[in-house]
Amino acid sequence: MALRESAKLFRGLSSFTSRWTASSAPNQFFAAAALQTRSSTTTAYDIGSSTNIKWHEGSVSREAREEMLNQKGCILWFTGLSGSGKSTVAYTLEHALKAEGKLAHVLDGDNIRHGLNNNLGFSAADREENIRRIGEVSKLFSTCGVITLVSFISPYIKDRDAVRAKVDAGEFIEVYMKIPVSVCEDRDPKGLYKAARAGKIKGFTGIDDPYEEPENAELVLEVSKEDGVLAPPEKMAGEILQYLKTNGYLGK
Ligand SMILES: Nc1ncnc2c1ncn2[C@@H]1O[C@H](COP(=O)(O)OS(=O)(=O)O)[C@@H](OP(=O)(O)O)[C@H]1O
Ligand SMILES: Nc1ncnc2c1ncn2[C@@H]1O[C@H](COP(=O)(O)OP(=O)(O)O)[C@@H](O)[C@H]1O
Repeated sequence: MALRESAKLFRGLSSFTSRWTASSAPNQFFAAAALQTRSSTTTAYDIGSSTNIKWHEGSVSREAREEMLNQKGCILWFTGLSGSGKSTVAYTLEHALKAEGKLAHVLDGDNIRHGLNNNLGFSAADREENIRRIGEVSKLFSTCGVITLVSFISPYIKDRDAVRAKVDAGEFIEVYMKIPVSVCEDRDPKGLYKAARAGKIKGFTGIDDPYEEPENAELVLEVSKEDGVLAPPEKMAGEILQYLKTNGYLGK
């Protein structure tokens, strides 16, 4: 344990400063929405009850994997309202990274909720568990050296910060898609805002469920303050790519 902690500290100091398928999803969604509870004080998940377990340190280091890939593993955590462009920008960035010969992978909320997290709804407790699990998964990817693009609404500051706290300094890069709810609602690619306004979906983020804005995001993508224009996804992805280059994530 001590070795792990000091290795982690050393790394922290020395390293670097949906898709919603129209055919099946609606029924699943309405069933999940009907079942969800609105309580944030209880959780159905028995977290941390494993006993008699011991951490086993591997002997191939993370640094060796990163050297092999010529990149730093990291987590680009896209957060924002439904329809804010998280997935579009994440997938566009994945292509841009591939073109640079870099290994990236997108973990998308809608997709993960089809499998690993298909037992979770949208109560505060379920959203917390959703983010906890994907935080652990993204940490595994990042430890493998992969540039991990995570696209989840992740509406609560404490849940996002809990993921940040689990990884090394500089490993978690929060990307806030700061797009007003009015714009997201105009886009409404899945018709979910319309359904929420009609009262067919309860607890929809931005309508009758909270979204807590990041306070210290590394990157904020928003409408230009100069001309009021929203950049296309390619330009937003380019801005993130530049951040990764400037901050030494993409190797030599
Ligand atoms: N009640 C409610 N509120 C918000 N979003 C809802 C809801 N019900 C279903 N959806 C669809 O689920 C996608 C969000 O899943 P996430 O796992 O990213 O949500 S969260 O991080 O747990 O809040 C979200 O996908 P995106 O539009 O890609 O964000 C919606 O399509
Ligand atoms: N920068 C942008 N400018 C204009 N439209 C965008 C932009 N980014 C995404 N979109 C559009 O907005 C809609 C929602 O994008 P999506 O990536 O699915 O959002 P999210 O993953 O946050 O729900 C899509 O129709 C997409 O084409």
